[in-house]
Amino acid sequence: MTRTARLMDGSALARRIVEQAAERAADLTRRTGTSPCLATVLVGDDPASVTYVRMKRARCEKAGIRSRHVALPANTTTAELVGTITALSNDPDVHGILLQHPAGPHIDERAAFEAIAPEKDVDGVTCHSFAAMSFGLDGFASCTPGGILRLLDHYDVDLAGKHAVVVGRSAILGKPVGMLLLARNATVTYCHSRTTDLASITQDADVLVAAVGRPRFLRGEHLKPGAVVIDAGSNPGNVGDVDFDSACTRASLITPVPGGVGPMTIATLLTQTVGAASVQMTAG
Ligand SMILES: Nc1nc2c(c(=O)[nH]1)N[C@@H](CN(C=O)c1ccc(C(=O)N[C@@H](CCC(=O)O)C(=O)O)cc1)CN2
Repeated sequence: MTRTARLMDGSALARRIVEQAAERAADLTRRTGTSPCLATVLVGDDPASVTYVRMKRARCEKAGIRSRHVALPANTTTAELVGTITALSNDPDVHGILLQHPAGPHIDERAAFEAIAPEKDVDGVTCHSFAAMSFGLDGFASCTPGGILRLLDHYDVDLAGKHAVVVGRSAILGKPVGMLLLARNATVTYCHSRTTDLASITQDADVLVAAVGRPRFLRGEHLKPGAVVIDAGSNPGNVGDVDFDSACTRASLITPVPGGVGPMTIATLLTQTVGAASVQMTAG
């Protein structure tokens, strides 16, 4: 089988976006004497989550953004977590808050996310941010969906009138990416674990977003020839939700894993942190 797909290089685009965030952070620091600060909150020691938080903090440091890390034990209660996040929401030295997902099966994650003040929700996980994004109002996009749209724009993918199929319906990825695609006048179909005859739907997708959290779940035979394929999966071993080799024989454009959507998630987080800091530090 011949490979026809062109790669969407998220790493390269993310590097440029992070450079721009770094320039804005430096300018803000010069003007105010204080650098932007992101608080990262991690519950437990899930290895993937530890890695992602470490990556986020390392990129912040490179970009001149301070990070304040709060590591909580795995047996932290929802009330304790809400208390920690509320304190960060009320701390004027913190401009953005990130609660790493998943916070643990015993945690009411929605309650924890909602403790993030809307102006500090740089990860775009609160109901406020979701509603603002869905209505096209000012607010922070959920980071992975925001990064995906930026990648599609960079590669000049025209979404108007296209059939976009989102496989997955999670609160921080599937649902919000569908709303962003809809805002660009795509016709959006959500598929999930109860969808019957998945292939008949994905085979009609001009743009396919894979956000199922199952390694190599979508294969070449699921695709319409010429489809744009966004693999938002990040399964153990750096494996996406799309079977890359078979998908490449049908797709026109495709994001690799690693090097596609993941770096764009972090770049969006940094951009939004600097944006939040700018508003908070220069207000009044
Ligand atoms: N509060 C949040 N939690 C989670 C989010 C999120 O956006 N907010 N997303 C995912 C995981 N995630 C960020 O947290 C994430 C996953 C993967 C990458 C990434 O850059 N991956 C690299 C490869 C990793 C490596 O080099 O080891 C890549 O794809 O190139 C970034 C962020 C779940 N939780």
